Amino acid sequence: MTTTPNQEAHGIGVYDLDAARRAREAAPEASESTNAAPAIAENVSERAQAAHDNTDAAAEDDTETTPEIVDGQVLAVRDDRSGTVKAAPRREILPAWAKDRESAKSAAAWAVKHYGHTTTYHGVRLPTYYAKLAARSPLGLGRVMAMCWGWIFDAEDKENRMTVRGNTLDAGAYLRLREDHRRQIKARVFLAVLMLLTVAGIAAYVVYGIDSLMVQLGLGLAALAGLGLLGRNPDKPITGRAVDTAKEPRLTSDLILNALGSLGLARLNQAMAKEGAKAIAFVSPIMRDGAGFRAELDLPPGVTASEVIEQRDRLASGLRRSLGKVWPETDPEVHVGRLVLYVADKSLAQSKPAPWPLATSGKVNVFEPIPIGVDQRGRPVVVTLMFATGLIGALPRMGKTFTLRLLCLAAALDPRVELHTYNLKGGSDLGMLDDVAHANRSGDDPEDIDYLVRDLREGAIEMRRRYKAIKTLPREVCPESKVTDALASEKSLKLHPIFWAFDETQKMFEHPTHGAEIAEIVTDLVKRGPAVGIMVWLATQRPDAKSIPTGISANAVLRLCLKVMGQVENDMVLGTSMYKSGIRATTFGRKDLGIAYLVGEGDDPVIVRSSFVDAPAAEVICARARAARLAAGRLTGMAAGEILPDDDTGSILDHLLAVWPEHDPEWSNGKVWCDELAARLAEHNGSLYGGWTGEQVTAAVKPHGIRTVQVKKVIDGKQTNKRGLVRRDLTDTLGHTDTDDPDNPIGGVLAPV
Ligand SMILES: Nc1ncnc2c1ncn2[C@@H]1O[C@H](COP(=O)(O)OP(=O)(O)OP(=O)(O)O)[C@@H](O)[C@H]1O
Repeated sequence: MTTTPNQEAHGIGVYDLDAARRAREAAPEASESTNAAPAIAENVSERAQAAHDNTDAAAEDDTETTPEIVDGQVLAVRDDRSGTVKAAPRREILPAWAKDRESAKSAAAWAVKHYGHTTTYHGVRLPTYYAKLAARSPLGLGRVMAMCWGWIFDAEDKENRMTVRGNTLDAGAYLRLREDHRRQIKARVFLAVLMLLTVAGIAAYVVYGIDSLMVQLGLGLAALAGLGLLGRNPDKPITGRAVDTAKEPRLTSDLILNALGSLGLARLNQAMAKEGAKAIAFVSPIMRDGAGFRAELDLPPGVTASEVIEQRDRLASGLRRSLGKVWPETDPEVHVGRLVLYVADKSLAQSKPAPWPLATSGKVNVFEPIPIGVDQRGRPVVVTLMFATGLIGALPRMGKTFTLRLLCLAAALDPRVELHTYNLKGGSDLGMLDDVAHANRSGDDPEDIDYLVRDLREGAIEMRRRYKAIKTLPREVCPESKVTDALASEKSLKLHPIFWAFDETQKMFEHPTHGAEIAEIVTDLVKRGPAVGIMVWLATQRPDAKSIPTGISANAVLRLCLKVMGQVENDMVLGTSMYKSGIRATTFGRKDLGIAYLVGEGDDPVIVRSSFVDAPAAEVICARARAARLAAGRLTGMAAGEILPDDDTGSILDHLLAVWPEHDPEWSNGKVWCDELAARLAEHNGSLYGGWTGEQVTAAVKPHGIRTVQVKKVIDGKQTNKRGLVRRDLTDTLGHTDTDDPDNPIGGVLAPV
């Protein structure tokens, strides 16, 4: 098969090499155009080079329209010149710092700092520099005099004159040459004397004509400095270096190429050995971006950016910089061989954490992106809490709890959000949330787990209630069957967002008694909760299937991974194949506190250094959030004093006795229907038992060994039978004796619930 002219014109087609060879043998003098394609087909390496050449260069090169064909097979379809240009990614019109406030601020700060430092450095050394110049002024004067001498006697032309004198036999010509030279010297001597007299006149004027000693001194010093400059020795510079560039060489393309060459990547090294610097194409010049420099380059075919990312430490060594300053990234939108290399002025861990924009003022809307920190270039990084479940994973002491707390604080600043926060590690890291949380608990003691289970059960009921409530809403109010910003703000609908946060989740999911139930409820909340405004965030040290059941991790949209040790943990938190794609939280150092990969917010993973908000600052934020909640009438649960979780260690039996007086006027035989008890519990403690049914009461008392009995009651003259409980069973189980004490008419042991 041969290419048609049309195909060739478009660089598309299948070329029959055998036919071409036959034709070439038959007509060796055939036109070049006939042989062009086979020649290219035989030179694979040339084509490979062309394939990764700079896009612009390719666009400018007309010969690039040659078809890419090898032995009758289409290897690639290359469009013509205009197609290449069309497909080429367009460079940003404005540099990053001109479009982003944070980048501009950081670039301006760098410029002010750099040039300020340089100016000050040289400023304080001015006297030394001057002394050095003054010392060199005699040499400068000597050089001026030698220059004048050479000019007067035309020393430069001496060699030519000698050559002419030696070669000419014409005495007349020689005499003319001598005469010209003599006349030239005479004229120059005259001019030199004139110049000397002018200089002497100026000097006399300065000494005798100017009154001010300061001006005289200034002019004298300037003349001395001028002579000193002329007497400089290039090997001994007068000024020193304000910036120690010996330690950190300038980021040049050569430096990057050398660093890449030192990674030990076989394919890359082969390509570089064969093609030299051309093996790697810089797609744009190295440019200033935020607080560092950015380079974008195409690696040789077959080499991926992930391979370079994997060798980040070696790359940093090659660039002569600390690990925290070197941030290679992929640009999967272009191709996997595109490497975006960001080299920061300061390592991320060393640079001051960016203050949290919401630390002192501002409200949050959880339906909108919320700032949580900055990336390595100093640009803000945001997360949108609504409709998402999030995972945080890391080695111990890398900043999980701080990051989770930051998200809790953000949620707290939206007064509509009902917070349920559990720090199963124990301690007071989340203690300040008592002020705002509907439920906040620390620890993993039996009563803590018990409390968590009850809260989760209630959460599950609330989720079901929400789905029912949404079903009843008219289409125009709730078109997508999900909670909207407007619906969440409508108090009467009770569809406000609910934010669940769990730290050290392994403690709850691995609990011997309640682990399965907790996992089941949390999985349900994660899967069905987002649409009805339920958000769940989980943090763990051990991101394996036991710490975070796969049903949960598979449905987590947002993932934050601080330093982890290996690929398994990395992919467990960030998602399958992330490690392979070069998104590796394993490359963070032990000093990279609060630095994480964030996946799920935008199209691409980003590195974020979360804002540092310590406990006192968090307390101030909680106080602000509490005030906003009070003003909006949104303080509920524990924060509103409705339940005292840390004091209330009572079980369902205690709570039943609390709502069941010994001498119940309506239920005189000491037996009450479970339906009735459920209604009393809900009325007394809506946050724990709201929406409970008789069956749930039955199920809740069962683990305590209490069974229901048939209870008769006459209502409107009609006898009705239902399942109920016997009060005596509860008191016996709890080991309480009932009392007739009139001050304790309900005879319960715990009041109020
Ligand atoms: N964004 C941050 N910037 C700077 N330092 C931070 C940041 N976040 C956390 N840290 C520091 O890291 C330390 C550990 O943080 P944190 O308690 O959140 O870690 P953790 O991973 O939850 O630890 P553990 O595994 O013990 O629960 C804190 O004492 C804090 O000083």
